[in-house]
Amino acid sequence: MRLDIAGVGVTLDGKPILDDVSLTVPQGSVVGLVGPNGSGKSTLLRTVYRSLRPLTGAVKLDDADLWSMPIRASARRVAAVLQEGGTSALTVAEIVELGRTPHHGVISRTTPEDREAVRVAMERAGVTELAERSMTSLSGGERQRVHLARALAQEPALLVLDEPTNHLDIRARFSLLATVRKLGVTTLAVLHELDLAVRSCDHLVVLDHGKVAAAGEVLDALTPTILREVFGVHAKAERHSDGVVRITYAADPLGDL
Ligand SMILES: Nc1ncnc2c1ncn2[C@@H]1O[C@H](COP(=O)(O)OP(=O)(O)OP(=O)(O)O)[C@@H](O)[C@H]1O
Repeated sequence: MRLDIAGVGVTLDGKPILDDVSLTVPQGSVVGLVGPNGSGKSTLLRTVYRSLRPLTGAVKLDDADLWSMPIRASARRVAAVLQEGGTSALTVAEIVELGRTPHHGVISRTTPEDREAVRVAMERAGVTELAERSMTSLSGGERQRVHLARALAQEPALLVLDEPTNHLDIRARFSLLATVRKLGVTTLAVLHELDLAVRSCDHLVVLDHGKVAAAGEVLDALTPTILREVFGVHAKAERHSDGVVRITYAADPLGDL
Protein backbone atom coordinates (compact mmCIF):
# COMPACT_ATOMS: atom_id res chain seq x y z
CA MET A 1 0.00 0.00 0.00
CA ARG A 2 1.22 3.49 -0.87
CA LEU A 3 0.86 6.47 1.45
CA ASP A 4 0.33 9.92 -0.03
CA ILE A 5 0.25 12.99 2.15
CA ALA A 6 -0.91 15.86 -0.03
CA GLY A 7 -0.80 19.51 0.98
CA VAL A 8 -1.44 18.85 4.67
CA GLY A 9 -1.81 21.87 6.91
CA VAL A 10 -2.37 21.84 10.68
CA THR A 11 -3.02 24.72 13.07
CA LEU A 12 -3.02 24.18 16.84
CA ASP A 13 -4.19 26.85 19.28
CA GLY A 14 -4.15 29.33 16.43
CA LYS A 15 -0.51 28.53 15.62
CA PRO A 16 0.38 27.07 12.22
CA ILE A 17 2.28 23.81 12.86
CA LEU A 18 2.30 22.19 9.41
CA ASP A 19 2.12 24.11 6.15
CA ASP A 20 1.36 22.41 2.83
CA VAL A 21 3.27 19.21 3.62
CA SER A 22 3.34 16.62 0.86
CA LEU A 23 5.20 13.32 0.74
CA THR A 24 4.84 9.83 -0.63
CA VAL A 25 5.85 6.53 0.89
CA PRO A 26 5.96 4.03 -1.99
CA GLN A 27 4.58 0.54 -1.43
CA GLY A 28 6.93 -1.53 0.74
CA SER A 29 9.49 1.20 1.34
CA VAL A 30 10.79 2.78 4.53
CA VAL A 31 10.72 6.57 4.58
CA GLY A 32 12.41 8.42 7.44
CA LEU A 33 10.91 11.67 8.69
CA VAL A 34 13.69 13.77 10.21
CA GLY A 35 14.03 17.32 11.45
CA PRO A 36 14.91 19.34 14.52
CA ASN A 37 12.84 19.39 17.71
CA GLY A 38 9.47 21.02 17.20
CA SER A 39 9.58 20.86 13.39
CA GLY A 40 6.23 19.04 13.27
CA LYS A 41 7.18 15.37 12.80
CA SER A 42 4.92 13.89 15.47
CA THR A 43 2.10 16.20 14.44
CA LEU A 44 2.36 14.94 10.87
CA LEU A 45 2.26 11.33 12.05
CA ARG A 46 -0.87 12.10 14.08
CA THR A 47 -2.67 13.02 10.84
CA VAL A 48 -1.74 9.56 9.51
CA TYR A 49 -2.85 7.44 12.46
CA ARG A 50 -6.04 9.50 12.77
CA SER A 51 -5.41 11.28 15.98
CA LEU A 52 -5.49 14.77 14.43
CA ARG A 53 -7.56 15.74 11.40
CA PRO A 54 -5.63 18.06 9.06
CA LEU A 55 -7.12 21.47 8.43
CA THR A 56 -6.19 21.32 4.75
CA GLY A 57 -4.96 18.64 2.37
CA ALA A 58 -5.45 14.88 2.40
CA VAL A 59 -3.89 11.65 3.62
CA LYS A 60 -4.41 8.82 1.14
CA LEU A 61 -3.77 5.10 1.15
CA ASP A 62 -3.62 3.87 -2.44
CA ASP A 63 -5.81 6.82 -3.49
CA ALA A 64 -8.43 6.17 -0.78
CA ASP A 65 -8.91 9.09 1.58
CA LEU A 66 -7.90 7.85 5.02
CA TRP A 67 -10.06 10.31 6.92
CA SER A 68 -13.18 9.32 4.94
CA MET A 69 -12.85 5.60 5.75
CA PRO A 70 -14.82 3.94 8.55
CA ILE A 71 -12.55 4.06 11.60
CA ARG A 72 -12.36 0.25 11.73
CA ALA A 73 -11.13 0.13 8.12
CA SER A 74 -8.30 2.58 8.77
CA ALA A 75 -7.48 0.94 12.12
CA ARG A 76 -7.00 -2.36 10.30
CA ARG A 77 -4.63 -0.81 7.78
CA VAL A 78 -2.53 1.56 9.89
CA ALA A 79 -0.53 0.55 12.98
CA ALA A 80 1.38 3.08 15.06
CA VAL A 81 4.21 2.67 17.55
CA LEU A 82 4.43 5.87 19.54
CA GLN A 83 7.06 7.44 21.77
CA GLU A 84 5.25 6.79 25.00
CA GLY A 85 3.58 3.48 24.32
CA GLY A 86 2.29 3.50 27.89
CA THR A 87 2.24 0.62 30.27
CA SER A 88 -0.41 -1.45 32.00
CA ALA A 89 -0.88 -4.45 34.25
CA LEU A 90 -1.52 -6.68 31.22
CA THR A 91 0.95 -9.36 30.22
CA VAL A 92 3.09 -9.02 27.12
CA ALA A 93 1.00 -11.64 25.29
CA GLU A 94 -2.21 -9.78 26.16
CA ILE A 95 -0.81 -6.49 24.86
CA VAL A 96 0.30 -8.10 21.59
CA GLU A 97 -3.14 -9.74 21.22
CA LEU A 98 -4.67 -6.24 21.34
CA GLY A 99 -3.13 -5.75 17.91
CA ARG A 100 -5.74 -8.17 16.56
CA THR A 101 -8.70 -6.07 17.79
CA PRO A 102 -9.33 -4.21 14.51
CA HIS A 103 -9.67 -7.56 12.71
CA HIS A 104 -12.45 -8.86 14.95
CA GLY A 105 -16.10 -8.65 13.97
CA VAL A 106 -18.88 -7.73 16.34
CA ILE A 107 -18.44 -11.03 18.18
CA SER A 108 -14.87 -11.03 19.37
CA ARG A 109 -13.36 -14.49 19.57
CA THR A 110 -9.70 -15.37 19.15
CA THR A 111 -9.20 -17.38 15.98
CA PRO A 112 -6.28 -19.66 15.03
CA GLU A 113 -5.18 -16.89 12.60
CA ASP A 114 -5.10 -14.44 15.51
CA ARG A 115 -2.93 -16.81 17.55
CA GLU A 116 -0.56 -17.34 14.64
CA ALA A 117 -0.28 -13.61 13.92
CA VAL A 118 0.52 -12.97 17.60
CA ARG A 119 3.13 -15.75 17.66
CA VAL A 120 4.87 -14.47 14.51
CA ALA A 121 4.76 -10.85 15.69
CA MET A 122 6.32 -11.72 19.07
CA GLU A 123 9.03 -13.72 17.37
CA ARG A 124 9.85 -10.93 14.90
CA ALA A 125 10.02 -8.32 17.64
CA GLY A 126 12.09 -10.65 19.85
CA VAL A 127 9.68 -10.75 22.79
CA THR A 128 8.60 -14.41 22.78
CA GLU A 129 10.48 -15.11 26.01
CA LEU A 130 8.69 -12.21 27.70
CA ALA A 131 5.18 -13.45 26.83
CA GLU A 132 3.95 -14.08 30.36
CA ARG A 133 5.68 -11.11 31.99
CA SER A 134 3.65 -8.14 33.18
CA MET A 135 4.27 -4.98 31.16
CA THR A 136 5.02 -3.09 34.39
CA SER A 137 8.02 -5.37 35.04
CA LEU A 138 9.74 -4.61 31.72
CA SER A 139 12.53 -2.17 30.93
CA GLY A 140 11.83 0.75 28.59
CA GLY A 141 13.49 -1.00 25.65
CA GLU A 142 11.63 -4.26 26.25
CA ARG A 143 8.34 -2.37 26.38
CA GLN A 144 9.20 -0.63 23.12
CA ARG A 145 9.69 -3.99 21.43
CA VAL A 146 6.36 -5.23 22.82
CA HIS A 147 4.62 -2.23 21.26
CA LEU A 148 6.28 -3.08 17.96
CA ALA A 149 5.03 -6.67 18.33
CA ARG A 150 1.48 -5.36 18.95
CA ALA A 151 1.71 -3.28 15.78
CA LEU A 152 3.02 -6.26 13.78
CA ALA A 153 0.25 -8.54 15.11
CA GLN A 154 -2.15 -6.12 13.47
CA GLU A 155 -0.65 -7.13 10.09
CA PRO A 156 -0.92 -3.51 8.91
CA ALA A 157 -0.52 -2.23 5.37
CA LEU A 158 1.14 0.89 6.79
CA LEU A 159 3.40 1.13 9.81
CA VAL A 160 3.89 4.50 11.49
CA LEU A 161 6.76 4.74 13.96
CA ASP A 162 7.49 7.73 16.21
CA GLU A 163 11.08 7.48 17.46
CA PRO A 164 10.85 3.71 17.81
CA THR A 165 14.44 3.34 18.99
CA ASN A 166 14.19 5.83 21.84
CA HIS A 167 14.88 3.51 24.76
CA LEU A 168 16.88 0.90 22.94
CA ASP A 169 20.55 0.06 23.33
CA ILE A 170 22.75 0.33 20.26
CA ARG A 171 22.41 -3.29 19.17
CA ALA A 172 18.64 -3.22 19.66
CA ARG A 173 18.44 -0.03 17.55
CA PHE A 174 20.08 -1.65 14.57
CA SER A 175 18.11 -4.82 15.17
CA LEU A 176 14.72 -3.09 15.35
CA LEU A 177 15.27 -1.16 12.14
CA ALA A 178 16.61 -4.28 10.40
CA THR A 179 13.42 -6.08 11.49
CA VAL A 180 11.28 -3.27 10.10
CA ARG A 181 13.13 -3.31 6.78
CA LYS A 182 12.73 -7.06 6.43
CA LEU A 183 8.96 -6.82 6.91
CA GLY A 184 8.49 -5.18 3.54
CA VAL A 185 5.61 -3.15 5.01
CA THR A 186 5.19 0.46 3.87
CA THR A 187 6.68 2.44 6.77
CA LEU A 188 6.90 6.09 7.77
CA ALA A 189 9.27 6.51 10.73
CA VAL A 190 10.32 9.55 12.74
CA LEU A 191 13.98 9.04 13.56
CA HIS A 192 16.17 11.41 15.52
CA GLU A 193 19.43 9.65 14.92
CA LEU A 194 20.54 10.66 11.48
CA ASP A 195 23.16 7.91 11.33
CA LEU A 196 20.48 5.31 11.82
CA ALA A 197 18.14 7.09 9.41
CA VAL A 198 20.65 7.15 6.54
CA ARG A 199 21.37 3.44 6.95
CA SER A 200 17.83 2.26 7.40
CA CYS A 201 15.64 4.31 5.10
CA ASP A 202 15.02 4.22 1.37
CA HIS A 203 14.13 7.89 1.36
CA LEU A 204 14.20 10.77 3.81
CA VAL A 205 11.88 13.72 4.26
CA VAL A 206 13.34 16.66 6.19
CA LEU A 207 10.85 18.84 8.04
CA ASP A 208 11.75 22.33 9.19
CA HIS A 209 9.31 24.71 10.88
CA GLY A 210 6.37 22.67 9.61
CA LYS A 211 7.45 22.59 5.96
CA VAL A 212 9.29 20.06 3.82
CA ALA A 213 12.84 21.40 3.49
CA ALA A 214 14.18 18.47 1.45
CA ALA A 215 13.09 15.02 0.33
CA GLY A 216 14.49 12.18 -1.70
CA GLU A 217 17.22 9.56 -1.53
CA VAL A 218 19.29 9.99 1.59
CA LEU A 219 22.22 11.78 -0.06
CA ASP A 220 19.90 14.12 -1.95
CA ALA A 221 17.95 14.99 1.21
CA LEU A 222 20.80 15.31 3.71
CA THR A 223 23.11 17.70 1.88
CA PRO A 224 25.73 19.67 3.84
CA THR A 225 23.53 22.75 3.32
CA ILE A 226 20.48 21.04 4.87
CA LEU A 227 22.60 19.69 7.71
CA ARG A 228 23.88 23.22 8.37
CA GLU A 229 20.73 25.26 7.77
CA VAL A 230 18.09 22.91 9.19
CA PHE A 231 19.97 20.86 11.80
CA GLY A 232 22.54 23.53 12.71
CA VAL A 233 25.63 21.34 12.40
CA HIS A 234 28.68 21.19 10.14
CA ALA A 235 28.59 17.67 8.75
CA LYS A 236 28.36 15.68 5.55
CA ALA A 237 26.69 12.46 4.52
CA GLU A 238 28.78 10.28 2.20
CA ARG A 239 28.51 6.84 0.66
CA HIS A 240 31.62 4.90 1.70
CA SER A 241 33.38 2.27 -0.39
CA ASP A 242 31.42 -0.48 1.42
CA GLY A 243 28.21 1.04 0.06
CA VAL A 244 27.03 2.36 3.44
CA VAL A 245 26.09 6.02 3.87
CA ARG A 246 27.64 7.56 6.98
CA ILE A 247 27.59 11.03 8.44
CA THR A 248 30.86 12.70 9.36
CA TYR A 249 30.74 15.65 11.71
CA ALA A 250 33.26 18.51 11.59
CA ALA A 251 35.76 18.79 14.45
CA ASP A 252 33.58 21.58 15.78
CA PRO A 253 30.10 20.67 14.53
CA LEU A 254 28.63 23.85 15.97
CA GLY A 255 31.37 26.08 14.48
CA ASP A 256 30.44 29.39 12.87
CA LEU A 257 27.17 28.65 11.14
N1 LIG B 1 -1.65 21.31 21.27
C1 LIG B 1 -0.71 22.15 20.84
N2 LIG B 1 -0.90 23.49 20.89
C2 LIG B 1 0.06 24.34 20.44
N3 LIG B 1 1.22 23.95 19.91
C3 LIG B 1 1.45 22.64 19.84
C4 LIG B 1 0.51 21.68 20.29
N4 LIG B 1 1.04 20.44 20.08
C5 LIG B 1 2.26 20.64 19.52
N5 LIG B 1 2.51 21.96 19.39
C6 LIG B 1 3.72 22.57 18.83
O1 LIG B 1 3.86 22.11 17.50
C7 LIG B 1 5.23 22.07 17.15
C8 LIG B 1 5.54 20.74 16.52
O2 LIG B 1 5.46 19.72 17.51
P1 LIG B 1 5.81 18.21 17.17
O3 LIG B 1 5.64 17.43 18.42
O4 LIG B 1 5.05 17.79 15.98
O5 LIG B 1 7.34 18.35 16.79
P2 LIG B 1 8.44 17.21 16.54
O6 LIG B 1 9.13 17.56 15.26
O7 LIG B 1 7.81 15.87 16.64
O8 LIG B 1 9.40 17.48 17.77
P3 LIG B 1 10.40 16.54 18.62
O9 LIG B 1 11.54 16.21 17.71
O10 LIG B 1 10.84 17.47 19.71
O11 LIG B 1 9.65 15.35 19.12
C9 LIG B 1 6.02 22.37 18.43
O12 LIG B 1 6.43 23.71 18.40
C10 LIG B 1 4.99 22.15 19.53
O13 LIG B 1 5.27 22.99 20.64
